[in-house]
Amino acid sequence: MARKLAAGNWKMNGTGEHLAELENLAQGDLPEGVDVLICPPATLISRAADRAGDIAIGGQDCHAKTSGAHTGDLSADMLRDAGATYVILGHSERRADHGEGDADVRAKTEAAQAAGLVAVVCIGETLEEREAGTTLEVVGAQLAGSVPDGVTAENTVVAYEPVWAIGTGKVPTLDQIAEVHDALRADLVARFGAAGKDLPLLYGGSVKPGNAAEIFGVSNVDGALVGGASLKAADFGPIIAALAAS
Ligand SMILES: O=C[C@H](O)COP(=O)(O)O
Repeated sequence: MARKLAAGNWKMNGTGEHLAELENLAQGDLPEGVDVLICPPATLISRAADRAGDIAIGGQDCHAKTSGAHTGDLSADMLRDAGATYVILGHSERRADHGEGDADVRAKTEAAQAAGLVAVVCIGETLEEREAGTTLEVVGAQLAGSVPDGVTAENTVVAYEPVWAIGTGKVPTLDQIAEVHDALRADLVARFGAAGKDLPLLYGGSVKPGNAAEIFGVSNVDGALVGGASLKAADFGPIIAALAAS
């Protein structure tokens, strides 16, 4: 059975003072049986890691190379050195803003795993693809192209995030989430066997305290990748609690 993971992606939000929210979360009663991850902006990783207690800290992207002339980029080793143990890769905002494709995400995932980071590989369809009825085809191709061979349940997490649900308040129906997660799980098991069965599968896109419990009740949903609602401990705490109770 996959471990439960509540992951927060702060995206391009937060300066030093925002670490008070992380401290509030870390100093509260974190439930047993759930791993908690916060991915702040890279500028905060080191300071966040010092204050995170039992909460893991992650980056939001890394370069596929270990070093070199890549101005503005960070290697997986650098994230690890700063205190990260996870990194989000292939988020739809990276795919859209920086033209990242599945081959780029796969190379970054290999680099992250080589550096000892857990890769959170993101996939998801656009609204046009959903309306065209190609969701399963699209996410299946992204999964096949973005996740490298030989992954383990310990070094990889997959996050299904419908692009149209991110930051919009729109959420797929529970049946739609189940359909995609069941298909992804079947693909992962077919390709990776036991590792594919135990690898955490997260849902992401407008997860809030008010809808978390019903989403966590869906088959093959092992947690969430949360954007806006991870910025405040008062919102993320109840989501973590809902996951623990699921
Ligand atoms: O990485 C997180 C996702 O993009 C979800 O963001 P959201 O919870 O603000 O919709």
